[in-house]
Parts: sequence; structure tokens; C-alpha cells
Amino acid sequence: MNPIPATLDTLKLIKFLKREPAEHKGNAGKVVLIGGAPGMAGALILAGNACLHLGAGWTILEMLDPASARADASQPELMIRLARLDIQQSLANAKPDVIAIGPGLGKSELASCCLHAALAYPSIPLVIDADALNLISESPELLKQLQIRNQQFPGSTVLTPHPGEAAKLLQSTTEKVQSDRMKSIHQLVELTQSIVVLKGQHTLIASPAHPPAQCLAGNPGMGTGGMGDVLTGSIAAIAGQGVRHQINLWQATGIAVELHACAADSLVTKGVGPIGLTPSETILEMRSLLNKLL
Ligand SMILES: NC(=O)C1=CN([C@@H]2O[C@H](COP(=O)(O)OP(=O)(O)OC[C@H]3O[C@@H](n4cnc5c(N)ncnc54)[C@H](OP(=O)(O)O)[C@@H]3O)[C@@H](O)[C@H]2O)[C@@H](O)CC1
Ligand SMILES: Nc1ncnc2c1ncn2[C@@H]1O[C@H](COP(=O)(O)OP(=O)(O)O)[C@@H](O)[C@H]1O
Repeated sequence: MNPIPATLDTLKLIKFLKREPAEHKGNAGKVVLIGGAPGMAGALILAGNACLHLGAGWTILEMLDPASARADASQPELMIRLARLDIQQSLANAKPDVIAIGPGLGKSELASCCLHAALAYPSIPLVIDADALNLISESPELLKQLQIRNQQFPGSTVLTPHPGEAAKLLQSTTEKVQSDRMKSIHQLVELTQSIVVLKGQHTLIASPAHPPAQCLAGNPGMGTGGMGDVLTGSIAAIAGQGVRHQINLWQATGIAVELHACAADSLVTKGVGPIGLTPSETILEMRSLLNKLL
């Protein structure tokens, strides 16, 4: 095993997202994002905004907070629905190209039900983040369901833990995860059989089919609540477009991680941050960089 990971070099793949003149929203993918429990609706809206601005054809939010599950006048493009216990039926009706679950999901019975439904939805790219990861770390049944999904549909699920979530999945501590991040990502891939993004300084990406690659871009200005939610929505958007643009989930994940970190660096260069750099500003900078790289 090579102890030095390769450097992530995926931005050249962005040209595959270029749209032919006759393309329409059906070619850009339908994404369903699930989360936003009471007190954390913002996490799902950030993920949704990232998804919208990174080019998804439709962005549908299944919001757990009843008070927030209504059209957002500041972002009317987002299709916001109230998540219910019949989420499995809602997903079947929506026929998404990609599902992302976790931002602000919480750990309620409804949250757990949503995660079961997402894991049961066959074959399409699935992005799992935040509390959805915490639920898996607390439930051998959900972990088994994840492993089975990956056996049936290899390469179709990506997990995006920060070091705290990684520690919970590995029944370890944040300090141990951080003391040997290469070992940690190998363990996470082994345990979950998924594509794994171990976030933090020099984010690592690995999968059962790919050795770890490391993102050298990014800066501590990214340490603002909601920055990971933006990454989740971005992976989903690029994977959604990738379905009809020859970009697989592994590649979509690499592109999103690199674009996210490069956008934050670009903003710092312009004097927007590191202090006070916001996830919402990062979304707009990602859009701008992506369009320059087409
Ligand atoms: N606007 C909203 O509604 C928002 C809502 N949000 C939602 O809130 C929920 C809780 O999620 P959360 O990530 O905020 O808290 P939590 O799981 O306790 O993890 C924090 C701990 O993890 C660690 N750690 C993290 N990064 C690390 C690093 N780079 N390097 C090292 N360690 C690192 C560190 O652990 P420590 O070192 O303290 O042991 C830290 O204390 C979730 O549903 C989320 O979606 C958020 O998305 C924010 C915006
Ligand atoms: N010091 C840092 N250097 C580079 N990237 C960072 C740094 N701190 C945080 N990040 C990035 O910011 C994002 C934070 O994600 P996360 O902790 O999940 O945020 P949240 O749950 O609040 O949305 C990740 O993509 C992570 O890699």
C-alpha cells in the first residue's frame, strides 16, 4: 500500500458537463435531497441551493421540519415538500436520478425511516452525509443495508463524513481518526464498501475500486457550519448531470470536492475570507469556476 495518496486531479472532467444546444432539464438530472429537521432546515436549504447552482435539472427537498416545508420566496426554484413516513412512495413517484440524505436530518423515527427508504432505492447514485451517517453508526441493521446496496450496485453510494462522523462510524475517536487519516479512510471503505470522502484539511477520497486521492486545495475559512452541506448538494448535482454526461459517481465526487475547495481558495484570494467566508458565497464561486472550466 502506497502511504502517499495521489493528488486529486479531476477538474479537467468538468468539460463533460458542457451542454449541447438542444439539451433540457431532463438531461441535467432530478435530485431529491432529504433532511432539514426542526432547527436545521438551513442545512437542507444550503444543500439544495448548491445543487441548484451547480446545475441539477430539478432540485426537490424532502424537508422533515413541517414549519419549513413550504416554498422559499428567496429561492422559488427549490421544490420543497414535507417528508412523511410514506417517503418510500414519494421517492417511487419522484423517480429521482440521485438521492442525497443527511443535512440536518436529525435522528428521529422519521429520519430513520427516510434513510431506510433511500438505501432501499435501487441502483441510482446515493449521497449519505451528516446525521444519516450517525444513524448508520448506531444501527447494525442500517449498516448491513448499506453493505448490501453496495454489493448489488457497486460504486453507487458515497459517504461524506467529517472526522467526528468518521469516528462514530469506526467506533473510535476524532483524535484517532485524525492521527492516521490514510488508515481511517481504508477502514471506512472496508467497513462500508462505499466511496468515502473523509473531510477536513486535505480531504481524502477512496473506494473499494480506487486507492485514496487527496485534495490539496481548501483552507480553514471553510470551517463554517453548512460548508459540508454545500458539498453534499454539489456532489448530487454533478452526479445528476453525470448520468447523461458520462461522469460516474466516483468522478462526480472528485469534481465536487476539488471545486468546493478551489472556490473557497479563490474567495480568500479575493479577500472574501478566510474569516467570515460563508457557504452561500462558496456556492456562487463554485458555479463561476465550473462555468469557466467547461
Ligand atoms: N444551518 C444548519 O441548519 C446547519 C445544520 N447542521 C447540522 O447539524 C447537525 C450536527 O452536525 P455538526 O457537524 O455541526 O456537528 P457534529 O456532528 O457534532 O460534529 C462536530 C464535531 O466533529 C468533529 N469535527 C468536524 N470537523 C472536523 C475537522 N475538520 N477536524 C477535526 N474534527 C472535526 C469535531 O469533533 P471533536 O474534535 O469536538 O471531537 C466537532 O466538534 C447535522 O445534522 C448537520 O447537518 C450543520 O450542517 C451546520 C449547519
Ligand atoms: N482547515 C480546513 N481545510 C480545508 N478544508 C476544510 C477545513 N475545515 C473544513 N474544511 C472543509 O469544509 C467542509 C466542512 O464540512 P462539515 O464539517 O461536514 O460541515 P457542516 O456539517 O457544518 O456542513 C468539508 O468539506 C471540509 O473538508
